[in-house]
Amino acid sequence: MLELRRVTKAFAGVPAIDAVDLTIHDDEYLTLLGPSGSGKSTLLRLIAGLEVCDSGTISLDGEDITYSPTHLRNLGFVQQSYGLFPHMNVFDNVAFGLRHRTHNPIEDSSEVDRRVKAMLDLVGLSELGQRMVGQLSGGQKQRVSLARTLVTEPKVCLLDEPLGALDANLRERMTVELRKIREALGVTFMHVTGNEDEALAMGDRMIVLDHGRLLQVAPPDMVYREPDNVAVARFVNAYNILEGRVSDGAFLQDDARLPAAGAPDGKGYYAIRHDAATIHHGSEPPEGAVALPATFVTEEFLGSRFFYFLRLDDGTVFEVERHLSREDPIHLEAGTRCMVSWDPRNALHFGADGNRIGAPAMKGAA
Ligand SMILES: Nc1ncnc2c1ncn2[C@@H]1O[C@H](COP(=O)(O)OP(=O)(O)OP(=O)(O)O)[C@@H](O)[C@H]1O
Repeated sequence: MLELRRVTKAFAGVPAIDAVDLTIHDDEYLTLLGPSGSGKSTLLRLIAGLEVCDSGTISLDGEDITYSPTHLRNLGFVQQSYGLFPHMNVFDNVAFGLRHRTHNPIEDSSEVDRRVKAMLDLVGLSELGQRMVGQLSGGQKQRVSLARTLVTEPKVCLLDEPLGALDANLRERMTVELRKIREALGVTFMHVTGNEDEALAMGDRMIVLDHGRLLQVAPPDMVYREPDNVAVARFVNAYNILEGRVSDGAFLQDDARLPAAGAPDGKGYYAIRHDAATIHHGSEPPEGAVALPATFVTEEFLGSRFFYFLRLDDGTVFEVERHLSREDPIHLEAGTRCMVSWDPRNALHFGADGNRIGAPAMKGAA
């Protein structure tokens, strides 16, 4: 178990990581999502020992490693740039990690041979052991980099944007493979990404970071359905977020009063998921639904889904996502007036501080 307590790191007086509490369990896949500059790489580098905390502690299985040198931490670090030796072939790149690891380096060449081959097999590179790394594709280099780290049997493997350099197809394949590799080895993965789909798809738990602070640590479906903070709702990129005021249990949107029982008076945010809203053109919104007038802008077709983009009368862009399996697509001319509606029970309310009304207090150490 890896534990961070009040870990803080500032650069030139500006906090990059701010009093972070986090417990990472054995044998789990954690994804770390945050916008550029939120402190994702800094957090990994602090855990890896490539940066030193200003304050706070980091421990691994009860041992304080806050100030331990990187090579004594028994952690693996897979960087986006791969960090491979270009003058070595694939086999030797992976063997290097094994021969030179700090804990129990392996010198017996038949044992090195056996372990490297098993690892190349696991990452799907058994045919390419003799290939020089300069002759590999991006995805293959990424696998070598992963194999070279995993062969050292780290307790926790830190991955900094491991799929960042791959094209969309390969990214999708590697998403599945990374999970399989992790499960086969039972090692903990902490995977940093700026891509919300990747974070949602891969992690057993997901950490959302912003301005060096943890906004939410929860299973991906919880983060998606019940974001604790309006910033989290923005990062998962699945919500229409209206910004305005609450008065007497209603969120004021232009001339409309949207039910917001329980939300305190004052500034607030109202969020409804793209897939929880419906467009009406020539039909009436169902009884009990919240409905607002809108102007159709454009549509985007994504295989099994349609995204419709509209504009509310105050200028807010409003997105509606529909699945072809559930209904036929609608085709409207740009500029067509219509209504958007949703069940008010599906709406989320956030206070002036951005926190969701009714959300539990942040439990980073959970
Ligand atoms: N060595 C450094 N010296 C000064 N400032 C730094 C240093 N490393 C990071 N920072 C600053 O700390 C903040 C967090 O940076 P970090 O690289 O951790 O963010 P990130 O979330 O990984 O971003 P990205 O997704 O763009 O890689 C940023 O404001 C960055 O400019």
